[in-house]
Amino acid sequence: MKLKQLLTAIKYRAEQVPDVDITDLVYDSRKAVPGCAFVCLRGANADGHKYAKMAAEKGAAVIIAEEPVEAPVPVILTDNTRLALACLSAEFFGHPAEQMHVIGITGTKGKTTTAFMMRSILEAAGHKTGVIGTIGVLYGDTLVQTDNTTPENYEVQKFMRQMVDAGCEYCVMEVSSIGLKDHRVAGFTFELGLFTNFSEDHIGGAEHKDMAEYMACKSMLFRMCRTGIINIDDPNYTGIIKNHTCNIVTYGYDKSADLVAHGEELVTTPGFLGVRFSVTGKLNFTADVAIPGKFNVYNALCAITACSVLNIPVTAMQHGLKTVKVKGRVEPVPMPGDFTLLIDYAHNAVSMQSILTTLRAYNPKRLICMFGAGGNRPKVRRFEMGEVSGNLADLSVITADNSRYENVLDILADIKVGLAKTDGKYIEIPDRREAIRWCIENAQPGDIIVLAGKGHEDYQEIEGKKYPFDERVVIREILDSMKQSS
Ligand SMILES: CC(=O)N[C@H]1[C@@H](OP(=O)(O)OP(=O)(O)OC[C@H]2O[C@@H](n3ccc(=O)[nH]c3=O)[C@H](O)[C@@H]2O)O[C@H](CO)[C@@H](O)[C@@H]1O[C@H](C)C(=O)N[C@@H](C)C(=O)N[C@H](CCC(=O)O)C(=O)O
Ligand SMILES: Nc1ncnc2c1ncn2[C@@H]1O[C@H](COP(=O)(O)OP(=O)(O)OP(=O)(O)O)[C@@H](O)[C@H]1O
Repeated sequence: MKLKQLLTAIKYRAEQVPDVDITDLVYDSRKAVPGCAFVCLRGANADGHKYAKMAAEKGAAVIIAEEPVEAPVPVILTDNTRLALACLSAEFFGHPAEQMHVIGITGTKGKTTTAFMMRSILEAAGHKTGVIGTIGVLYGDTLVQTDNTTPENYEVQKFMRQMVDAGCEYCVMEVSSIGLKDHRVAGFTFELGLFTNFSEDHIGGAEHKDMAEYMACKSMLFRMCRTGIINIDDPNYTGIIKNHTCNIVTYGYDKSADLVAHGEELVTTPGFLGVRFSVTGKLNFTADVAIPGKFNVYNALCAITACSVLNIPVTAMQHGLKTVKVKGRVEPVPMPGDFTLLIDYAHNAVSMQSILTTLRAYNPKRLICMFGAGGNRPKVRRFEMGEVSGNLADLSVITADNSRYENVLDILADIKVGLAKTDGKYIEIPDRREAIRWCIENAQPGDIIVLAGKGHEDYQEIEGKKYPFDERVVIREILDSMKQSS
């Protein structure tokens, strides 16, 4: 793309700059390539302005900065380089957000789950749908891991372009408050903005200075979308939609909502662990949701409300929710026996407490929790996980996780300190594959077994190396070997 064309995105009067071809946009000098435009960003650890010279030496054709920098190439000044990068990226990638429906989801909890519910419903209605979020970027068979829930705006635009080119009609994106604060989703308008809920999180360090700032950042989404889908049961919703510029459609148990949930019940049938509820208001039907936990009524109702605005048929909503799966989040794995096996990402005490409490409500014969803990991470996490599992599971099976540079047995010894504070029964099987085998071979009808810790990960990190370890594959191999030996 020609530089002058690119600069129209930031309304820069470009008479003075040579109209060279720009090969790429780069915001990390280490990744600068010949002919790129280098955008200087100020971050928590570094200031990109200091690296402008390095970028030019690596071939950058132009530098975009907030203050004059020394570099042997033209320097273009702008007030806010993060915002500029967002607008330039949209231009560079040909405004993909204008070529599909883009839906953003914000909230403290439920973003990933709601995003996958949306995808499941939209695909059930025959619409190819991409997702950008904590699990990575997913469209068709492509899954790209990302560092952030909401990636930098350059990546957001690049992935949206790839989705459009791959035939996606919809893109559902988790929008974190930090992403909003850092303008990672600036430069385009969301068709819908979804709000799940708001509670304390992400305060301190490089994140938000206080709850007021956290809320103010989340509320930005409702000035960046055409229609906001709002949970009015959340006491903070008025703060979230303060100064909104979008239409508002509401959901909740509150009878005044546009779509209202009623009478949820937990459902367990072989191969299905979920929740059922009725919807009234603008629509009237019953939904079965294939992810356990009453809070999933909220996530499902949020997705239903959004899909109702998109005119998606109720049958697709029902089918999508009945078959929804989120990789590594209470993900059921089909088993030959009459027990339930789930893979979950819970890898700290809070998430383990949440998943075990959720599953306990289904009255399993036994609740078995297999888990380990990461090496080279705070030991307190291990004590706490041991204590939570000891208190809430009928049996803990302790094993390896990503041991990194630590000895697995040392990690297990720390977990046992936590377990010892409880009466919880446990067994110790350091090899994770063998621990999974033990769980499957010893499962009894009615048991719920949760393999906690690895979730969507497909590796085990030992001594600085990542070894392939996808629990779905491991389970398949174990089942095959059990079949052969029987
Ligand atoms: C604190 C924070 O948000 N950091 C994010 C930020 O990095 P940064 O700008 O602070 O990076 P920096 O190291 O200070 O560098 C500043 C600039 O100098 C450049 N640089 C640096 C060194 C060099 O040699 N050359 C160079 O050009 C860097 O490329 C960067 O442009 O910009 C990066 C690119 O977008 C992000 O990956 C990175 O997220 C880090 C990994 C992170 O952990 N962020 C968390 C707080 C976060 O964003 N979380 C949210 C919420 C998750 C949730 O809901 O749970 C998320 O969306 O992920
Ligand atoms: N609507 C909800 N209300 C309360 N808790 C929820 C809700 N949805 C999910 N949770 C809990 O939060 C956990 C994380 O859910 P999910 O990954 O969907 O949220 P998220 O917003 O994407 O979180 P994160 O930013 O931490 O990835 C779930 O395992 C569940 O325990």
